[in-house]
Amino acid sequence: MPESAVLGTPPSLVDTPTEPVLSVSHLSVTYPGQESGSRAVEDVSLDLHRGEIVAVVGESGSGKSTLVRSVIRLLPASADIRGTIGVVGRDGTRYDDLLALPDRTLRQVRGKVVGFVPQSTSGALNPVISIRRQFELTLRSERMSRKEIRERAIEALFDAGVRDFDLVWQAYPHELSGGLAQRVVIALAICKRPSVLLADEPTTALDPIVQADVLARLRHTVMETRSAALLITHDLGVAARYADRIVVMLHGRAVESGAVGDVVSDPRHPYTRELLASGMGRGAALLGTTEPVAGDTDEKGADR
Ligand SMILES: Nc1ncnc2c1ncn2[C@@H]1O[C@H](COP(=O)(O)OP(=O)(O)OP(=O)(O)O)[C@@H](O)[C@H]1O
Ligand code: NI
Repeated sequence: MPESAVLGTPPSLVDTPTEPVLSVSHLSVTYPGQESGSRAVEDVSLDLHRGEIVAVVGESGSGKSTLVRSVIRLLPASADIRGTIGVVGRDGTRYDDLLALPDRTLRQVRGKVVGFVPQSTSGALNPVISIRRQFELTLRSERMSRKEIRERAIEALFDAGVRDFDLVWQAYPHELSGGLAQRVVIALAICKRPSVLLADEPTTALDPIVQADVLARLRHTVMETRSAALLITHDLGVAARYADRIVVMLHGRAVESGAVGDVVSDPRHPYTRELLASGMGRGAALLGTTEPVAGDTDEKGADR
């Protein structure tokens, strides 16, 4: 790979170079007490294009969550954020500097332009509100009728792999299994049809079969709707299987990035090699020579 293909440059194989839907440029985040050299995120740049999934991989504490939470400014007020983050909505509306947006505009961007699946699902669903009500609240700003909201929810839940709509619609979060609750969280994140989906370890708590189904569906949805996703994971195998490109983070820095096949078959950074050699990378190494599985998303999923 040429030097220029390190970060932020679209892979040369992309047919038409399109404007990125998410563009993170020289992002640095410092929490109180952190010093230069030990920042949570240190000068990270990355681009995300329509129809692709970029995985951000790295060990615990490497800054993955801080990176994605910066995009929608869900960080503690004490965090110092530097850099530029731009997004483009489905209707072409550009927000060139999310970090400078007034709160009111930012609220419109959240959900509508950028969907977010948080790392901890336990806090993602309000326990005292039915699933139906969570969708109504999420879609409140869309000027939709109850019937339209229901139809949109059916669609989003279907995309997230929920087959038995009636089972979840009137339910409360505690009545759902972990897998089903996570599918609801994803459905809520995509129901406003955002152009960018940020998924922070969306399947870590799920058993492997449900995890595979949820991620395959996520990939299918991104491809079909021509949206784009930043998939945070500590699992290089997951990244290799479901993403198009990989960004490897270490101590807040993006130390390597490239197409899945390149990173896995020819890792440049010693840390990436370490990841590949470790248990969690073994699956990735096996997958490295194959294309990401875009097609295997049609299997019928059970509502787990
Ligand atoms: N609210 C906070 N206040 C202070 N420091 C924080 C805060 N959140 C994260 N950090 C620190 O910032 C660094 C990056 O944390 P972050 O949660 O972004 O990593 P991560 O890669 O998402 O880790 P994990 O895989 O465990 O979720 C860590 O050193 C962490 O301790
Ligand atoms: Ni995290």
